[in-house]
Amino acid sequence: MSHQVPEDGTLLPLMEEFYTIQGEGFHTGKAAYFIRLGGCDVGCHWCDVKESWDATLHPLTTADQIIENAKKYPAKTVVITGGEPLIYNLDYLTKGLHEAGIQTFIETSGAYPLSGEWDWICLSPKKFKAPRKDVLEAAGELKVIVFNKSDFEWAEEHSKLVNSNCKLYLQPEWSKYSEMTPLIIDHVKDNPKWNISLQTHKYLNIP
Ligand SMILES: C[S@@+](CC[C@H](N)C(=O)[O-])C[C@H]1O[C@@H](n2cnc3c(N)ncnc32)[C@H](O)[C@@H]1O
Ligand SMILES: Nc1nc2[nH]cc(C(=O)O)c2c(=O)[nH]1
Ligand code: SF4
Ligand SMILES: [Mg+2]
Repeated sequence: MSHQVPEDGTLLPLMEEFYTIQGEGFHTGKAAYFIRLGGCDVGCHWCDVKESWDATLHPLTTADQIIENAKKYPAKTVVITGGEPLIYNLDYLTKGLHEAGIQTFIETSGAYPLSGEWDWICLSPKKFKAPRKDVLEAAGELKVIVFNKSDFEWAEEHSKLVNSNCKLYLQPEWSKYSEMTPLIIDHVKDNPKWNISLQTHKYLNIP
């Protein structure tokens, strides 16, 4: 049923890798090499990469190979995403990327223990599987997806759990964009500690 993924992080289920522009959050607009690892059990019903959930569909790939691939691109930044990348031990991969002079950014729900050496942590917590304290405290950015009105109160509660320097973002759930975006705009105007984040890559038609 499942891959035997070694706990030392030397082999990881790789769904896809692509060189693109970070579309969301604090680093929006910056070129980066995306590494998407398979496997997630958080179960967001609106997830835009459900194909990532079953780790066994994605080939086990050596972290060394992933690092070699990342080195080929001009931007010395990778974004490790998924699936839920923190299911895996990311110490070996991120150490190797750092040794190659590459900055390491992660997109995570925070539902698994923090591993890896990070230059930036984007935490997007979910109602379906609570974020852990270690990730809440280490996050550089809190990015809450707004699917309905109740998510504003939930976002406010989570803003109290992150460190005081953490950047705060509200991002409309893609299928609810036209309903939620006007509410996000009002919320940000009334509560300027928040910023709006849009999935700009979807408008640009890039990966
Ligand atoms: C696909 S997730 C993978 C990383 C990790 N599992 C997580 O959820 O943070 C990457 C980012 O896309 C966001 N996202 C996923 N589906 C979305 C949707 N339908 N609308 C807006 N954002 C979405 C997630 O909240 C997360 O910030
Ligand atoms: N361009 C682009 N930016 C992104 N930022 C976070 C993404 C993700 O799926 O984790 C993503 C993605 O899939 N594409
Ligand atoms: S945690 Fe991330 S990958 Fe997993 S279902 Fe939610 S949005 Fe999708
Ligand atoms: Mg995406």
